[in-house]
Amino acid sequence: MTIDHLTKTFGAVRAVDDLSFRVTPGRVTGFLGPNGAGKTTTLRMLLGLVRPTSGTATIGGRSYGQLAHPMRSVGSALEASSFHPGRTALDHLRVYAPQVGVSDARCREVLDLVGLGSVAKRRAGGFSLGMRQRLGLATTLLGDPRVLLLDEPANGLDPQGIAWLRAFLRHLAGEGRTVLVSSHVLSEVEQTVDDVVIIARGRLVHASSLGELAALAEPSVRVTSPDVAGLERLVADAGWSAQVDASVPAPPGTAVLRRVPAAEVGARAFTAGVELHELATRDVGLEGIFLQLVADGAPAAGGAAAAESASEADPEAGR
Ligand SMILES: Nc1ncnc2c1ncn2[C@@H]1O[C@H](COP(=O)(O)OP(=O)(O)OP(=O)(O)O)[C@@H](O)[C@H]1O
Repeated sequence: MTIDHLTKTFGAVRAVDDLSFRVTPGRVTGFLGPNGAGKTTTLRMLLGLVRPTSGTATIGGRSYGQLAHPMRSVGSALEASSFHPGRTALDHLRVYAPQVGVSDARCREVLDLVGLGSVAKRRAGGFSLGMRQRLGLATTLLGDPRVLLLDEPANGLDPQGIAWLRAFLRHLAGEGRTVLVSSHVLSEVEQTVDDVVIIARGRLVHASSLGELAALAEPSVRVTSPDVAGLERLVADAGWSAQVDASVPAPPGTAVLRRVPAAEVGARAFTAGVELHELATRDVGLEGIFLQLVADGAPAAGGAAAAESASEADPEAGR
């Protein structure tokens, strides 16, 4: 799935602004950003429900409208699904089955898959939120799609429901499917996703594996010194890994050091006679990094290469 320089304006509002990223098959990708960041608009463009102002959103190289069997290629659950309260779970799926082109047996099969087999004949009106989420997921799976687009599927689930969803999405990705899950809270999906795409104000701010994002969140020590050459020598002599953290503006004479305690930095600077003006430990955690990225709205740095190398599967292959 490829989003390429995608832009959508609604009047004066730039809902999606020159957005580019790729989503890899066989992995769960978290599509993250605060409310109003442009996630739903992007998903709607992928599904051909909103026409881009410019740029493209394609699945296996084709726009949704160009897919021969869109409902069998892409399963989507965009809004919190609404159900006719008087309709049973099975009847709810039977409404969609003809559009997707699947049999009654498939309706029962997907109910079993999501763990609703035993309540197939019960009215959806009496379902808990978690059961309704499962029914929504069953609907997206009717056509056995290779690509799944799920908007906030964990919304309102209890911890048990989240654990089930996590295992289920991992299972679907394990079958080689492309799974894109949007959320405005990283913590809700951090144990589910392999990759993250973070947007803010319609723009990409970060795309990488979750591991790479977690590395950014490792505790670090920030040092500033008026003696730029002295600081550089100190870092080189100690063999510390110094990285300039793209999420923090770093004036000359600043080093962000990882995997070294502040006390050691202070002691060595003292011994070497390098004057320090700041020596601060930063331990914001994963959610902290996420909040910082979306607050700064910094242009995307990390992960572009990973996104580039992503291979793309044809969602209609083998049909
Ligand atoms: N049809 C529309 N007409 C006008 N503005 C719109 C329309 N759809 C979305 N917007 C605006 O575009 C921006 C992005 O909205 P979008 O729903 O895509 O964000 P989101 O990241 O999905 O947010 P949320 O998590 O709240 O659903 C918002 O400012 C929103 O008000």
